[in-house]
Amino acid sequence: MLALGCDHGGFPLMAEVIKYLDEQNIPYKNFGTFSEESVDYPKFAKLVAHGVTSGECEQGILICGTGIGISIAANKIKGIRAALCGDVFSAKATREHNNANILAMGARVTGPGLALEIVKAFLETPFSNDERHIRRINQIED
Ligand SMILES: O=C(CO)[C@H](O)[C@H](O)COP(=O)(O)O
Repeated sequence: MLALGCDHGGFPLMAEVIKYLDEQNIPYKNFGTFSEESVDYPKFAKLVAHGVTSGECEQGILICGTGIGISIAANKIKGIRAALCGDVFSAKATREHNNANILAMGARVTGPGLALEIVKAFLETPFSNDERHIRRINQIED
């Protein structure tokens, strides 16, 4: 199960992501927001982060205008490794190296075509389980 969250700036791109997830039959829980009415992104970062750290959801996707604020907020929650990605290489690398559990994107930065490629890469790439990467992730946790 995927946890989804966005603010008003991220809402249009989240609609595209949801369309893609539906087409692919990928299950998700949508924590909102549900319109382009102005909201504060930390609330949605927190909801999605807790969705992941509680174990209810394995991974999350967060979208705001830039992807920056919402990823900063999510990374305040212990156990969250939110990666702001604007390219496919980073999406794959952050799964392989950082075992990122939340993908963040900026709807005012990344177009929908590229964003869906990023989502696909993030969801399909497993963690490498390499000892050096585990060691570094443990250092982050500490
Ligand atoms: O990108 C963001 C945070 O990093 C927000 O989506 C952005 O700041 C919202 O801006 P506004 O209230 O002017 O629509």
